[in-house]
Amino acid sequence: MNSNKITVLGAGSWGTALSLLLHEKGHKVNLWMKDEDQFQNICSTRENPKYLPGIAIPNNLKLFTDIEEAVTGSELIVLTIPSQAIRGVIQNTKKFLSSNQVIINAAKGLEQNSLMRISEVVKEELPQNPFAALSGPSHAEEVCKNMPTTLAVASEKRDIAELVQDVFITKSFRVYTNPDLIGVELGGALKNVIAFGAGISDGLGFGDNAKAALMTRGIREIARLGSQMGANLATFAGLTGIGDLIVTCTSMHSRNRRAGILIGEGNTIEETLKKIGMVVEGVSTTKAAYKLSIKHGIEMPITKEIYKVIYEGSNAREAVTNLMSRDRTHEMEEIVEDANLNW
Ligand SMILES: NC(=O)C1=CN([C@@H]2O[C@H](COP(=O)(O)OP(=O)(O)OC[C@H]3O[C@@H](n4cnc5c(N)ncnc54)[C@H](O)[C@@H]3O)[C@@H](O)[C@H]2O)C=CC1
Ligand SMILES: O=C(CO)COP(=O)(O)O
Repeated sequence: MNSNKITVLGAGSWGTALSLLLHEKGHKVNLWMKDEDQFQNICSTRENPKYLPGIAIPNNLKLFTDIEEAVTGSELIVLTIPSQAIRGVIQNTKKFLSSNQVIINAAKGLEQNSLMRISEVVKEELPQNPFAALSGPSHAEEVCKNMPTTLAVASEKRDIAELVQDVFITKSFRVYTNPDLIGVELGGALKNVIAFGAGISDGLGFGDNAKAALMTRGIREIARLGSQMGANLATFAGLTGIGDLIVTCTSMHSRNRRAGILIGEGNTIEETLKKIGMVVEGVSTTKAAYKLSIKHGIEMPITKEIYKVIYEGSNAREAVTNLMSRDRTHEMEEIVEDANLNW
């Protein structure tokens, strides 16, 4: 196996889990974090107690707060910081980067103000660098214990997707390639909105029927918007679409689902985010998705209700009533209509 020099930017739960995976695979890994206190804490305990407690971080996995030192000489740079922070971190880092370093985004969101996918943000800041997106049903808490996990890596360039596949794949971390960058990015970002809704449903005390409805109707609105934005519909039936939607809507590891549960139980959005204490991408993505649905003229009823709950203070129980009392419609006609979308 080739050993690569890799820098992971962001030492939250995902950055830590991916660093451990790459380190165990024999790569030389630099893990960068912006927070000096977190750095001191990890250096002294060789654990990341806030984000991934109980998991040992080996001494030869190198930790950095100096971003120039962290990225210099690495062949691949992995982004595991929250989506809204990515542009700023790249802007501060780009003077230290060279154009042959491969940028791999593992964050799942959209830039809230520009409505851009992360590949578009990276392309604007680093137009020369090869880019890939790594996504799929993969909670850090399981990946760091080597539990079986499957993902997809998407790139406009097949050789880059295959390089990233080679770099990450292990016996417990199976990586597929997919050429549909738009679909992979949108599936990963938009599933967080529906998972937030699934959490609300749980928090309100509803059951498995409601969850199944949210997942099924949710993937349809994700796929419709995605297709309108240039994705291949088939991607939404794969790991980064329905696969990630299932894990995020059903797992207690999911920060988005747990945040939704707190909202359903009556907490405000501020109380909820404070209690979770980690990034809840679905909050900013709900706003971006709602704006995109208007921009592209796509009806996204679940997203719209979640937007109203988060941003307009609507009552969560009323949101459910609104969804259940929509005009009657015909499932088969919708399926036929979808089949004529962008395959
Ligand atoms: N946790 C997971 O299981 C998975 C997370 N992801 C995605 O990875 C991304 C990161 O998620 P988590 O690791 O869960 O988040 P987290 O909340 O655990 O950690 C985020 C990290 O980013 C750092 N950070 C925040 N703002 C920053 C800034 N402005 N500059 C530099 N660093 C900053 C924080 O200090 C923290 O170390 C998200 O987009 C998430 O959707 C994707 C797959 C799995
Ligand atoms: O994307 C994830 C799992 O695939 C993580 O989801 P959460 O951010 O909701 O924890």
